[in-house]
Amino acid sequence: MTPAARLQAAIEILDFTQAGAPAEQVLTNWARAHRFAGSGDRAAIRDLVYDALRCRGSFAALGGGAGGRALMLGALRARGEDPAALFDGARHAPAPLTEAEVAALAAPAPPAEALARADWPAWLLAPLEDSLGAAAAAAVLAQMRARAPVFLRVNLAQISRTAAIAALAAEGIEAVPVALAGSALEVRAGARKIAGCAAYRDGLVELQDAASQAVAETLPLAPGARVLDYCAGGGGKALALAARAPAAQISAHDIDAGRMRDLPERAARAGARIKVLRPGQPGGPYDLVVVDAPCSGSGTWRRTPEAKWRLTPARLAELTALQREILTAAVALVAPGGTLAYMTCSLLRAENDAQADWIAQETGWPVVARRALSPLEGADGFYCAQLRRPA
Ligand SMILES: C[S@@+](CC[C@H](N)C(=O)[O-])C[C@H]1O[C@@H](n2cnc3c(N)ncnc32)[C@H](O)[C@@H]1O
Repeated sequence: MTPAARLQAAIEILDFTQAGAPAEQVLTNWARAHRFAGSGDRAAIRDLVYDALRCRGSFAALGGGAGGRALMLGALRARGEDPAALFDGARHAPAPLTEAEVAALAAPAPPAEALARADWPAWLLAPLEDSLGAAAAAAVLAQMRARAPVFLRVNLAQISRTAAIAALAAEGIEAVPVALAGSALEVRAGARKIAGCAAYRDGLVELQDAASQAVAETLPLAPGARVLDYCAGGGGKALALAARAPAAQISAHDIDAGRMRDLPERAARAGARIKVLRPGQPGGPYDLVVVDAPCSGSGTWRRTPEAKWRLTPARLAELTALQREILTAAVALVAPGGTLAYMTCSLLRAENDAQADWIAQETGWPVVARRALSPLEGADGFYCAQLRRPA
């Protein structure tokens, strides 16, 4: 497909997403209906769509509207390209620019800071600034307009980082160590080959953000420790902990058993022993209880841009109430002298420090460690507070 034809495809897909359809579903339907498009075309179109969803506010401001056409015009303008060169009406290309579009594109562009603010939900600007401070919030807003890097976690129980880099390189995947976490690699080239590569199939590497890895590395984990991943989902934290301490007794629990469906297979691949518990039957007590709570996901919105536009104040209030409910249940599972690790992938104080302080007040347990990572550290936003139950 020509670059202009890819643009036209992205326009059509964005028009569906703007009408409320989930992007993944629309992309899949589009690919089914356009079998001639190769994997390179599909990946390029997907990037155009996701960039536009992430930068929806600024592209709309630059392109003069909220529809797929205006978003693509805004995208080209943001990249300093001349839209008229691709909107030329050639076969499969977008129709030529209208007079109104030419006028919109000639209007002065808003300043860079205003564009970055337009790409964050307006109602959440003040909470973000309250949480991070005005200067850091401005830097984070700018950073979050770009695509997120792809990170791998090296299964250090099976292979060293250096050997993993060599194994990946042999399959055409270029990865480099990341300072943030001892197990983390950043993929610089060949990311689309990961799911099919031997190192992944053999459980030597897993996809996991470097901030999650950094936090998992700081949790107290004595050999033989009893550990519960209470909100395990796909089991990312349980697997990271198992790689760190193969002798630990790690259990995974989630209210939704379906979320843990792939965990036995992932654990087998990694050579890890993880006991999958039934929902509502978390057992206990445990030396370490990890609560990776449901949250806004605001630290990961570079990867899931639709989520930022979907979040509402009412949903955020529901989430903070749920976090307290989960924390209250988790407290009862911690052994005397044990640790409760509360974590979210949020940047917002209401979901982070405010919740840790609340449960510390409720229990009288001291907060012994806190870590708040933002995309300025290079990975997703991630938060963790550790509370120690008195012996
Ligand atoms: C942020 S996700 C967990 C991600 C996972 N730890 C990982 O690393 O892949 C939050 C999880 O909490 C689960 N959850 C929601 N309410 C819960 C509850 N009351 N008790 C236990 N788990 C719950 C959700 O089903 C979801 O899988």
